[in-house]
Amino acid sequence: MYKVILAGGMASGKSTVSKMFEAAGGLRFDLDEVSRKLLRPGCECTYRVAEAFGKDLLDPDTNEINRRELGRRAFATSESAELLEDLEMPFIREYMRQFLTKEAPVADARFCFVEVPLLDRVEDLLELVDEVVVVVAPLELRAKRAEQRGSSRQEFEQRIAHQPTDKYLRDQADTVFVNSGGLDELKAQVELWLNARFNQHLEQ
Ligand SMILES: CC(C)(COP(=O)(O)OP(=O)(O)OC[C@H]1O[C@@H](n2cnc3c(N)ncnc32)[C@H](O)[C@@H]1O)[C@@H](O)C(=O)NCCC(=O)NCCS
Ligand SMILES: Nc1ncnc2c1ncn2[C@@H]1O[C@H](COP(=O)(O)OP(=O)(O)OP(=O)(O)O)[C@@H](O)[C@H]1O
Repeated sequence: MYKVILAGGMASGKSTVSKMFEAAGGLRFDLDEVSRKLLRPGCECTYRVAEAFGKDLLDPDTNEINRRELGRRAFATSESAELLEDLEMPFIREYMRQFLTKEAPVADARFCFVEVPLLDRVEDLLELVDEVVVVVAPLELRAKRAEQRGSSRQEFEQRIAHQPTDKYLRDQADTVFVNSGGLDELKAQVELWLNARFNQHLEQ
C-alpha cells in the first residue's frame, strides 16, 4: 500500500484535495475527524477536556461538548492551546500510527493518505509513509476562504499561530500543490500527481 501524508494549514485546501484523492481510489484518514471522535459524549478525552476547560461546556441533556466555545477558550492563550493538545494529541498520534501500520496495509485501496493539519506534531511518524504532499496558499486567500466558510478573522489568526509555517511544510514535502488559483488549477496538479504515481486520471 502506497502511504501518503497530506498536510497543510487552515483553509489551505486539504479537504478539497482529499475529495479528489478519494475520487481516484485513495483511502482517507483525517486527523481533524479523529479529534471530533475523541470529543464525543461519554469518551474519556471529553471528560478530561471538560475538567480542564469547564464542565459548563457539556450540554446537560446530551453531554455533547460545545466545540465552538471550547475553541474560543483553548485558543485564547498559548498555554491553553498547549493544554488542549496535551490532552488530545497522544490519542490522535496513536490512531494515526494504528491506521498506518495496521489498517492501511490490509485495506482494499489504490493508496491511502492521512490528512494532517499539524505536521510538526507527528514528525517522527513521517518514516511510516512513502510520501509527504503539502497544500499551500497565500495567507490572505486562506483567511478569505476560511471567512467564507464561517470562521472569523480572529479565529483564523489564533489557529494559524499554532500551526507550522508554509516554509516548514515545504521543507518536509516531497510534493507541493499550490492552491492560489481556481479549483481547475488545483485539479490539474492533482491529476499530474495521480498520473505520475498510479497512471490514474480523475473522472471528469
Ligand atoms: C478546538 C476544537 C474543539 C475546535 O473545534 P472546531 O469544530 O471549531 O474546529 P475544527 O476542529 O474543525 O478545526 C478548525 C481549524 O482549526 C485547526 N486546528 C484544530 N486544532 C488545532 C490546534 N491545536 N492548533 C492549531 N490549529 C488547530 C484545524 O486544523 C482547522 O483548520 C478542535 O479543533 C480540537 O479539538 N482541536 C485540538 C485537537 C488538535 O490538535 N487537532 C489537530 C490534529 S493534528
Ligand atoms: N482553489 C480554490 N478556489 C476556491 N475555493 C477553494 C479553493 N480551494 C479550496 N477552496 C475553499 O476554501 C475552503 C477551505 O478549503 P478546504 O476545506 O479544502 O481546506 P482545509 O485545508 O481542509 O481546511 P481546514 O483544515 O481548516 O478544515 C473551502 O470552503 C473550500 O471549498
